Amino acid sequence: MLQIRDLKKQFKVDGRVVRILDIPEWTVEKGERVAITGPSGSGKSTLLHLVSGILRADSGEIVVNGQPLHSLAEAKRDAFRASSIGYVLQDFHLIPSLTARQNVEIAMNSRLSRKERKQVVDYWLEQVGLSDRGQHLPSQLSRGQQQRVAIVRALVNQPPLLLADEPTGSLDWETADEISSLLLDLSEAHGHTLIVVTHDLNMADRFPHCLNIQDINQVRREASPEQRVLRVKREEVTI
Ligand SMILES: Nc1ncnc2c1ncn2[C@@H]1O[C@H](COP(=O)(O)OP(=O)(O)OP(=O)(O)O)[C@@H](O)[C@H]1O
Repeated sequence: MLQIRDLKKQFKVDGRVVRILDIPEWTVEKGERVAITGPSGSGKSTLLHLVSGILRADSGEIVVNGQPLHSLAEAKRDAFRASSIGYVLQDFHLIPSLTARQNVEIAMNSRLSRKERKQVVDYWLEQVGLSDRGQHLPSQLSRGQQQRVAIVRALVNQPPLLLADEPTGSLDWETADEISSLLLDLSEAHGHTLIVVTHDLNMADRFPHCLNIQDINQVRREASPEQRVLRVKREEVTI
């Protein structure tokens, strides 16, 4: 589903070049569910932006579902992302003036008839336990419910690849656990490949594959004290 080779990305900050990513090789198989952890600033979000084609690599190859992203012009990358990649973010990014249903419909494939669109949205709202919330505005929903709507919006076109960047980052522990279950269960049931970036170690521990970005990225950064504590805790859990 995803092949990365010799990927390099750097940014210019105050006239200074900062190397962020240097990944010789990384592969994610179709249907795999992977959690990526790692210190703050180690390039996790940047990696998701590159895989989704939001950002362009300085060099190297990224192939998503057989499509080499590096060879696509920007408009084609945008079209590919819309059809093939679902993206879930920490802060949901729902449109406040639209209902839950409308927030999903706006992301839908426009080739469907009105009736088909309704059926598809009904199906997905039911999948995430929000059948009775379709007419509610985001402000009338809890944060966990808003994230459920955002997950539906990401899945509604059935993209083969689902990316999530800190999807539980702004949720309390219990709601975060529910959202983790939902992402894992839905991706397994529908055969999506799922790549999640997270600091939530409870979430990461539930994934079949868990990877520290520093295991694949040759650019290494010193972890913050907070991250070192988290890593020690994680090692204790593993033992
Ligand atoms: N557009 C940009 N211009 C300049 N620097 C950037 C840009 N985007 C990201 N960076 C820098 O790249 C580094 C990696 O950022 P990134 O957001 O990928 O890290 P992260 O591992 O996701 O961090 P966190 O866990 O804190 O979210 C950071 O030092 C960040 O400041």
